[in-house]
Amino acid sequence: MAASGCDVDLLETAREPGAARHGNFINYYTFNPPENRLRLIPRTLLQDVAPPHGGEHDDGEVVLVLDVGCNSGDLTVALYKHLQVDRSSGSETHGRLHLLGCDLDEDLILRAVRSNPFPETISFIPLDITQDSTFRTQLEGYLGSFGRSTFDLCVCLAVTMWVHLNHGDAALLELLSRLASLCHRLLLEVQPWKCYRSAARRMRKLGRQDFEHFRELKIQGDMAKHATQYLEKQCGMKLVCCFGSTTWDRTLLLFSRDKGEGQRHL
Ligand SMILES: C[S@@+](CC[C@H](N)C(=O)[O-])C[C@H]1O[C@@H](n2cnc3c(N)ncnc32)[C@H](O)[C@@H]1O
Repeated sequence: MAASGCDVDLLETAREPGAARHGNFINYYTFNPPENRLRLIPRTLLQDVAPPHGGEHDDGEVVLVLDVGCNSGDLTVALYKHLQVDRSSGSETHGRLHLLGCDLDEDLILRAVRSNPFPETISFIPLDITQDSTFRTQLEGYLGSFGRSTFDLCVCLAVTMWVHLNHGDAALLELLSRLASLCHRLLLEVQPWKCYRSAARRMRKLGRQDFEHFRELKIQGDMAKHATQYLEKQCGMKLVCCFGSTTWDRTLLLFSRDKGEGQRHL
């Protein structure tokens, strides 16, 4: 595992370093196995995000989760298994949970589709979350097939830096707004600023073109704080819980769109 905790250090070992400009590493889970994040996420998380009875979709059946930037799907599948709550608790979600993973890299999605052990309940689609029209058509189509307009939970782990470096400040904020508009709960892992510097340094070392926006980024420093402030002030979300730090020293933050539900203990 890369000692610094920066995705970009994986570039050293990737076969095609230049091809990972969006964090689309082909061997990501060799270095950052799903367990690194899963051990921090409570198995009971879905009890908290499941549709409330008496609400818009009181079918008591389906829980919809979106995983943005799912890479080859290893964490998506592991998360699916992780969230199948123990039968003895009486709130087992098997068959109720439907998970959609998306990623801009079509080859990674192909790998995810081919190795998907639960094709009836987990789907993978190629999708660039920064492309407004395709993103809307695809996700609305998926939600519509369940008669829904939002996901119960959106998971976006280790993606923000890549959108920020490749598309700039406005795109980072747009991503956060978009995620917030898509779901009731958002589980977010942002890369710290030191990883941005590593990513830019690595590109230079490899003789590749700089990230187009790195030098002009105004949003820098404490990235988790910036994301939290923006989501709370501009997107009507509340930080509900911080699940602690990963082995790469990053926090997993859970936000809720529901007003008045902040600061619950999970
Ligand atoms: C470092 S990996 C993280 C994978 C996974 N979320 C995890 O934490 O295990 C970042 C992923 O985000 C994807 N990605 C980057 N920009 C994206 C975008 N605009 N739309 C969709 N996926 C994107 C990359 O292709 C890559 O697979």
